[in-house]
Amino acid sequence: MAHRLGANQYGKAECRVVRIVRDTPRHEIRDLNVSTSLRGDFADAHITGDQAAVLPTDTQKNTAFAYAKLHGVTSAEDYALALGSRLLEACPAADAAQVRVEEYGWDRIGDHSFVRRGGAVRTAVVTVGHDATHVLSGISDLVLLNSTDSEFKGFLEDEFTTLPETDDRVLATSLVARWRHTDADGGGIDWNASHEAVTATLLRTFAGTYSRALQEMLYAMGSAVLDAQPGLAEIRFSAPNVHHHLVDFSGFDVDGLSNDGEVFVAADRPYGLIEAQVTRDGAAAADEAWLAVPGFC
Ligand SMILES: O=c1[nH]c(=O)c2[nH]c(=O)[nH]c2[nH]1
Repeated sequence: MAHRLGANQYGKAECRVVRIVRDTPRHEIRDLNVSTSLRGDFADAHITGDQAAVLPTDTQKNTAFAYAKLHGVTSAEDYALALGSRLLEACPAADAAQVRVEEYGWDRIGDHSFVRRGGAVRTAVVTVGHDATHVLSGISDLVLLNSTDSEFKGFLEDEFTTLPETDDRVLATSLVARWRHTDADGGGIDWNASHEAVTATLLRTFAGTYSRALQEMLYAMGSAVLDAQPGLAEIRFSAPNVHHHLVDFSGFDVDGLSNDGEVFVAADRPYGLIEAQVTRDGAAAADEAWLAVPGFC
């Protein structure tokens, strides 16, 4: 005996839609996690296997990215209303289209540079020994994004290389950094002021540096911190390269729809993982300060 099909809906979950508005040198960013669902009469898709009524989840995803450009993102609500209306119209079997949006906030640190709101965590690792005391200050989950002034080209190629060269891409990372104080047991260090100053230098350097790779950016940030803070011996970074792939609109049958560095998909994995240490010339090493501190090369 046939069983009864109950409630059902389908769609694409968690499209990471990043919209950059770059009509002027002062870019804007909207960063969304968009999920869509269609509900209606999709009995055949389940029971007889006939997919004629089904607007594929892949098309729903494409529409979510295309609408970030075609309609724009002035607010999560306004964008979701436009996308929902379009999906409902495009799928006659649907009674309703639901669009769920999570928006990540970004604070501006430059014309085309942003730091994600609210996420960063301050860290400290102190090792007190009989002969020496070490202090590593740090920050993790510092999510940074440059919407231009980043390139990656001229790299080694072999038979497995498919990555195109680019001289304008989004550079984004969720930075983990730790820095070691030279005279940790000498007293007189204003730890809060020091942490604020290092963080400010990291942000200012990220926003002000044209980078040819995340590697070059890390070295620039580390050098700037050591230049500004004579009391630091070294700084170490672990920086995932949060890839932002330009969405290819060329296959869509929509007149005049182009993507000139405006709509990206933020990929969570796999990610490049770039790690580097920058050490002051002549500073004594202190391996014991880093013992059992995970996450660094
Ligand atoms: O800044 C980068 N460094 C790399 O080593 C690398 N490798 C890659 O594929 N993309 C990038 N980007």
